[in-house]
Amino acid sequence: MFIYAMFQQYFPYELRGHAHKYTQKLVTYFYPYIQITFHELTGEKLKRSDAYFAIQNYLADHTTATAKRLKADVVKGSKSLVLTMDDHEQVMEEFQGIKIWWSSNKNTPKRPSFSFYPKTEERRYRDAITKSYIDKVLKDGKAIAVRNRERKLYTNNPSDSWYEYQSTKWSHVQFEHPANFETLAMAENEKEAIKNDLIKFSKGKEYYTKIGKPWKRGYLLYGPPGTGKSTMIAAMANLLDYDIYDLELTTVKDNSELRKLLIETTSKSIIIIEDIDCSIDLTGQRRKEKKKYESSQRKKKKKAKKKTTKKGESEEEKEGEDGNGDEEVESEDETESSSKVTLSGLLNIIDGIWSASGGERVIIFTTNHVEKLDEALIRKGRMDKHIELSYCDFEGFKVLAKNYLSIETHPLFEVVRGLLEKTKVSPADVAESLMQKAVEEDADICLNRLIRDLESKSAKEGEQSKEA
Ligand SMILES: Nc1ncnc2c1ncn2[C@@H]1O[C@H](COP(=O)(O)OP(=O)(O)OP(=O)(O)O)[C@@H](O)[C@H]1O
Ligand SMILES: [Mg+2]
Repeated sequence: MFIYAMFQQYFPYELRGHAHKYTQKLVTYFYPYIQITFHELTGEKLKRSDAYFAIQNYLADHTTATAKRLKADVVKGSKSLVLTMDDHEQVMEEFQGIKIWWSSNKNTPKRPSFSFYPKTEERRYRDAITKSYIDKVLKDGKAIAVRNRERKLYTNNPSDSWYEYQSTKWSHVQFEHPANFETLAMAENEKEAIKNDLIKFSKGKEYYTKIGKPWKRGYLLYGPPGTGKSTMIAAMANLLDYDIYDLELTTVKDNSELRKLLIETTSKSIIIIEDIDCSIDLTGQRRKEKKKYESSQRKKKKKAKKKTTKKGESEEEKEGEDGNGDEEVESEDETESSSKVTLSGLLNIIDGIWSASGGERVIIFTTNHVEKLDEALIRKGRMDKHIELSYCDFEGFKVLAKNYLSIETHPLFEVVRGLLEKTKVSPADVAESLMQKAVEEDADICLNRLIRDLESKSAKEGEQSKEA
């Protein structure tokens, strides 16, 4: 299968109108056309050609309105049906005053695929096509393919039994999360700032090349449970049209496996490590030291005990010693079998890896306890932006009320405002109270339920602070 583009080399003006009338015939019999052919499969191994794919997408997007016979294709990895022209169908496009006919065909045409006319005027035509036009088609086609592609959520969780036989440790499902920034409860100006930051990043290829930095950006999302960290990540992926790699660090064996996993990630993706404080032993070194110290203390004690008892070892003591010995071996085994990914390993890989693989990647860490994190992990340059997601305030509540109840004002809003000012409640909890539990529940019922929930929460908090 191949697609070919044909265009006029040079035509005296009077002939052009004429030519248009008899397009079909002319294309077939008239020589002053240049034809460029793009084959579907290229190379020795007959890989699918990127150019072919890009052109297919471009044509599907630009020309389906004019082509009469269309063919519906389910293109692998694309979320919608792609309509392309049927075999032998031709579509025409004009570029800088030059007419171009596109056609796809199963058989290689007998016409020569390139003719050469060195006259200046003709050169201008040819350059316009081979340089500007084809470039534009390929670029647009790629962008359209990105827009149409089905996005994926990758995980490295070894839950499938066939997992070990796979060459890659990532497995994926289609990523379809409805989250977006509009429905996210958060201060409007902060949302705008984050959105702008992301868009600037995604368009910043030249900028990153210029400053000599790998094209990546790191975000740290922190805040209490249920404040929208995971939701925001999904919204980010939807905004940028990126894939998501959900990296479960606790199942990664060691640093080299981590490196391999990260090298395998594709461009245009968000790599997330949720609850970073729980998934990596941030104090690994110190804990080991402590263990060594404790075990040496135990040994010392034992020796001292031996000295105080009789010289000849009794059966009991022997057993006890063996038992202790076993215990130590066991605890050492335990530390060895758990993940050996170290903080410094993670940092090195994050810093180094991208320069090798290029392409745009966003890394996101989330945590409920920002204060626990090692300074090295979150310093500027590694995590470029720290975003705090916090308890629900009135502004956030209004977004949720609009999402869940489709209302922008209500007499009860003022009561809610008062309660939110004195209670710490997560957007997840507010959302839960606001959600319609039955069809007959209207805004009044939902808001009253929220007020009740907030009041009881505030009363509980009051009691707790009294006790303390
Ligand atoms: N800021 C928010 N805006 C809109 N909905 C929210 C927000 N925060 C939470 N929610 C709702 O609450 C649910 C849980 O939120 P989410 O999973 O994003 O919280 P989280 O911050 O990731 O919590 P955790 O720290 O426990 O992982 C979401 O499905 C969403 O419906
Ligand atoms: Mg979460």
